[in-house]
Order: sequence, then C-alpha cells, then structure tokens
Amino acid sequence: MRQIEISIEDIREAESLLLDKGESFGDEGSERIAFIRNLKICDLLAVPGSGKTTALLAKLYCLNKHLPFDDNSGILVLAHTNAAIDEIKDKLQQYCPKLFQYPNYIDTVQSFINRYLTVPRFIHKNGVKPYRIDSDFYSSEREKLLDTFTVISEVKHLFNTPKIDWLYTYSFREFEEAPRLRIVKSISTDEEVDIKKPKGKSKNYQDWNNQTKEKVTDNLIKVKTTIWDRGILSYDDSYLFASKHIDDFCELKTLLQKRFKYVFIDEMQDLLKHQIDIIDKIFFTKVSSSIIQRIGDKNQAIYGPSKSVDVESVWETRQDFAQSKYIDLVLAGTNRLTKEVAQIVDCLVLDRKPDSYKVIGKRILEKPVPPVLVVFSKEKKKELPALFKTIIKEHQQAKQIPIFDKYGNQPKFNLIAWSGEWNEERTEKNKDKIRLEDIVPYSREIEGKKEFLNSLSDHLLKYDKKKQTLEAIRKSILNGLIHILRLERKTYLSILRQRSINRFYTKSKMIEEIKERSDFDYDFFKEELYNWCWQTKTGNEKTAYNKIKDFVLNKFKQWFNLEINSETLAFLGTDFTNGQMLQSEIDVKVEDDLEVNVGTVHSVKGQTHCATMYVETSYYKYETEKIITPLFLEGHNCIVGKRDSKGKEIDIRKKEALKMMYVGFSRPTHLLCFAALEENVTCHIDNFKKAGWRIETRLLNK
Ligand SMILES: Nc1ncnc2c1ncn2[C@@H]1O[C@H](COP(=O)(O)OP(=O)(O)OP(=O)(O)O)[C@@H](O)[C@H]1O
Repeated sequence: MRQIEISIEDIREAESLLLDKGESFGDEGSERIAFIRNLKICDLLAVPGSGKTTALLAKLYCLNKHLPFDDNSGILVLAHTNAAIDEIKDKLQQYCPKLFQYPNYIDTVQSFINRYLTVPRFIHKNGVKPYRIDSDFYSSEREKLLDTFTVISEVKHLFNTPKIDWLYTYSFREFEEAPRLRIVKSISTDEEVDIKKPKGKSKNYQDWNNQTKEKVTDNLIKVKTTIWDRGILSYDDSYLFASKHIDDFCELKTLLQKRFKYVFIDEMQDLLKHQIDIIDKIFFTKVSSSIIQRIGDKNQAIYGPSKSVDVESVWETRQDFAQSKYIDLVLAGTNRLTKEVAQIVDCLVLDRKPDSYKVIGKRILEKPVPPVLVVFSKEKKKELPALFKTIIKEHQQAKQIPIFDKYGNQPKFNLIAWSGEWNEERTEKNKDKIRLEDIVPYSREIEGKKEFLNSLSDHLLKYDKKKQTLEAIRKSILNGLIHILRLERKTYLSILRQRSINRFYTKSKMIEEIKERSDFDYDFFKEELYNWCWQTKTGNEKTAYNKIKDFVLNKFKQWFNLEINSETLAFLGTDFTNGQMLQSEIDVKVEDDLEVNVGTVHSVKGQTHCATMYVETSYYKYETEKIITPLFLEGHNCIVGKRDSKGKEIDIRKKEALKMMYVGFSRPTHLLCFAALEENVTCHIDNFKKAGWRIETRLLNK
C-alpha cells in the first residue's frame, strides 16, 4: 500500500471542526500534531482532558481523506464503552461518511469480537447464530436452570461470585474429546479453583469424594450445554469461543490484518487482559500488516470485572519483536482543567509512569473558580443537589460560569458518586451509610441500552427516540412481547445437528409462528401492532399500554398457552406509569430550571462537564476515610506496588479511592465541588483551606 502522509492542511481543517474558536493542536512541531501524523505502532498515554480522543478524531478525519485505500484495506476503531463509540460517531459521521462504511468498522471491542469471531464460531459449530451474547441474560438463565439440578444446589453459591465461571478445557461441544470441566476463577487469570463442598459451619465439613465431584461436574456440564444449546453466551464465553476460533483458523489473522490496515483502540486502560490478548493475537503478530495504536490513561482504569476497581493496569508497554523499540507517546497538559482544579487532580495520580506524566491545567478562565469543599451533615444529604444548583447560579451571577455553551445550550452540570445503589442488604451496620440513591432517585438501568426493560410501560417510553419512523417503537413492543414469553418460560423446539433443543423465541421466530399457525390471527396482530405503534408515537402511550395488556391477557395468552405467572403480572403492571419511571444512569434530571445530570463516576468517564459535584459515598468506607492527604496537595506515600509479606497487594481500597476521585475530579472545565461528610473532614478543614479549597458549610446542622 502506498505510504500515507497526513498533511498539515487536513489537520487544520480538523482543528476548525473539532476545537473551539481560537484553539489549536499547536504548531507543526507540537506533540499533538506529531501524534495525529504518526502512523506507526505506538501507545499514547496522557492525563485526563489532554485531548487524546480529540487527537484521535483528528487523525481519523485526516485518514478519511485517503479512503478508500489503494489496497482496499480499512480502518478499525475500537473502544470499551458504547458511549465512546457514540462520541466518535456524533463528531465524525457527518463529515466522514466513508469512515463508517465497509471496509471500515467502528464499534466496541465486544461487538467486534462477537461479529468477527464468536458468531462465526457458533455458526461453524451449530449452524445457527447465537440467540444472545449478554452476561446478565446468561446469569439469569443459569440461575433458573441451576434450580432444576438438585445435585449442584450445594455449589450454587459459586455461581454468584462474579469472577467465577465454569469453562471447558476445550471450547464448545468439544467435551467429547476433553470431557472434564474446569472451573476457573476468571478468564483473565486462568486460575483454577477446585470443586469443594462449600465451607460452612457444618461439623462434618470435608471435601467431596470423587464420586460426588463427578456427579457435580456432570451436572454442571449439562447446565452449561443447555444454556449454550439455547444460544445464550456470557461475555466470557464469547472470548473463549473467539479465541478457539482464531486458534483453529490461523488464516483468519491474515484476513483480518489485510482488512484493517489501521487499528485504533481508545479507552485502552479499560480493556481486560483477555480482551487485550485477543486483539494482540489477531493484529500484533511478527509479520502483521496492521498498524495498531492504543490510546488511554492507565490512571483512569476503573472498569474492573466487579464493583471494585482494578488497581494494577493490565495494559503493558509492548515487548518488542524486531529490536526497534515501540514508543509510548505522551501529551503534556490538560485542555479541560484549570490550574486550580489540575493541581488537586495531580495529587491523585497513582502511577507516575511515564516520567513526564503530570496534570498541568492549561485552561485559562477570566475569573478562575476555586474548588469547593461542601461539608454536609447526614440529615441534609438530600439537599446536596439543590445546593449544587445554588452554587452554580451564584457563580453564574458572578460571571465565573457560563449560562450557555457554544451551541446555545445549557452547559453540562453533573452530580456524581462512586456507589450508586445498595445491592447488598441494608443492615444495622450500613443503614445510615450513604450511596447515591439515598440522595436522589437513582437506578442503574441504562436508558435505550437494554432490549428488555422492567415493565411494559417502559417499553412504550424508552424506545430509541432519535429514529423518526415507527420502527423503533415496533421493535420495543416486540421485545416486550418476547420478554413475556421468556418470563413464561415458553420455548420452541429446534433441531440442531440431529438433536432437539429448546430455544427462546426471538422477535422473528415469534412473528413467524403467529404467521404460520392457522389458529393464530396474523392479520389482526399486524394491524394491532401498527395501531399500538401509532398511538405511542402520537403521545397516546396509555391507550397503547391498555390495548397491549388486554391483548397479552387474552389472545396472546391463548395463542402461546401462557399461564400468566407472577413475573409476567409484575412486568405488565397494574397501570401505565410514566411518573414513576426509573431514573436512568445517563440522564437523571434533578430539578427543572437548571438541569443536573446524576450518575456514577463510571457513567461519566471521558466526559467534559462545566461543573461537577462529586459526593463521597460508602463502599466499605467513605473516600475520605480511605485516603485524605492527597486532597491537601500532599502525597499518598507511594502506595503503588505495596505488598505484604505474602506478596498480596495492600492498600487496595486506597488505590481504588484515588482512581475514582482522579476520574471524577477531572471532569469540569470550571467548577469542582467535593461533598464530604462533616464527621470525616471537620478536623482537616484548615488543611483543605491551605490547599485552595473554598469551604461551603450551608449543609451543616445549625
Ligand atoms: N488541542 C486542544 N486545544 C484546546 N482544547 C482542546 C484540545 N484538544 C481537546 N480539547 C478540549 O478539551 C476537552 C477534553 O478533550 P478530550 O475529551 O479529547 O480529552 P481526553 O484526553 O480524551 O479526556 P479523558 O482522559 O477524560 O477521556 C474537550 O472539551 C476538547 O474539546
């Protein structure tokens, strides 16, 4: 392929589209321009708000000008979250339509792996596509199935441990060759766990004998194959299948490398080890024709496999194949933060490598805003959102915070916290502790992302509203109906490789059955479905709701021989409810005049806000109980790498807290508020003041 050179003219064009008036990527020798022009294998590591994503967008904009490439290869852009992918689409789709067409591919790592490896593997083995690749769905199916196997009820608790899954020594359907099931703790560590009788208070505790182990193993195999036969895979399964596929068909690597000349991975710090490994396995081979660039910030790695944070990044600098050293590029300074906020954020840096890693605030405001420490009493926690709004308004009056953004909209104001909900039981010990849901109505349900929502009402309210046609509503209603079939445990028989298998209905299978069965009335269904869509579109969701409910309880019940169990009844609800809609993580409005979005720190990764209020919440302890001196611009005593005599990590909770605050505090361009409980910070107020915090005491008891 002809060598591509990114011209400075194209970069300046990207600059005018992506940056505010007067802003630039610097002069021709600047490190941002150097990164945009760099088309060699490299990693870019840089502090929050340094413009990593923006520089990547500029590079893609410039590369788009060279599409199609003369060897018909394309560009692959991957990220961990849908939000990051949406941002790339929002910013570039209108200017770079070619970039979003074949042979290019822009999506999450999970979607890429599913599409190019897992689904082909499944089809190769079964002749059909998997029904669903989704860990939540998989877990709920597994739970239900486990209940039907008495032998394994004793080990059921293991299934509830998030990291533990049951995997085969060899992947799918190969247990004829390698019939023994392995239990590994997590796919990334590959650490095996022996099957033992659960440790309990029982006096007769002893490991199972071999016969019991065999029995448990056989049953587990049955559970796993039944779920897989139904086409349901967890995300871990997906990587296992993918890995097996690439091992079995090595030539796929060459094909994918030929297809994607350039591979860019944004949010690299959030990838888990097995994700990094499989991408390297495909693209980073000795004779690879692909150029792979990975972009991120190790200190912002907060996506662990569970609620806790992965404190050690699994993203490692590359080991070189060919003596030429791969370099880590760095961008100095942050465009997002002012020096007032940056100096606080810099003290929260966990890992100082590379050496030049320093958070230096480059944003200059006419009237700088000092960070605010809101000291609050437990009793007044619910007043935090209102106080946040008051503080914003006061700064707006003082012309320190803008009233409109560059598009004439209200700037982004966000209230965030580490811990959103109480998933564990509320006990005497934790009943007074605070999480986000104790401050504002909050639930983790993510609007528009889930096909199966909590209620029929939600299916009529939470469809993809960006779509103009009735298609999105139709899809949402049909999803609601197949969800009911699932709640009723209705399956259909499918023959796969001479074996009959029960599978859950998909939308198309349900429609096919309604069409084909002479005792069903397809014309009636088609007409009604159209009416429900139209009613929903024109604001008559309540009418649609009542009609659908009536249909489910009569015709649909009769057609599919439903029992209408308690789960279905709960899903249908007694009435159409839009007032009590669960607040979504990405878009919860606190009050009506100023709009404040509420969410977890995870939900605002990569975002830029105008003002951010970070409220400390209890996860084991509150943030300030775990670590406080960095907030006074002092060090955190090199907690990196501290291990006990057995080599086990210590200070994990402190590291997690540092990372969370690091990500949360580095969002605002103007105002950072940190809300801390009075009992945790009162004795440190002088230190906070000395470090530049303004102390806000309006939420203390008089
Ligand atoms: N060269 C630049 N000059 C001025 N502003 C910039 C520049 N590059 C990016 N910005 C602005 O700085 C903010 C942060 O940019 P961006 O989101 O690209 O940073 P990031 O490094 O990807 O952040 P994070 O690490 O939080 O994901 C955005 O508002 C962006 O428009």
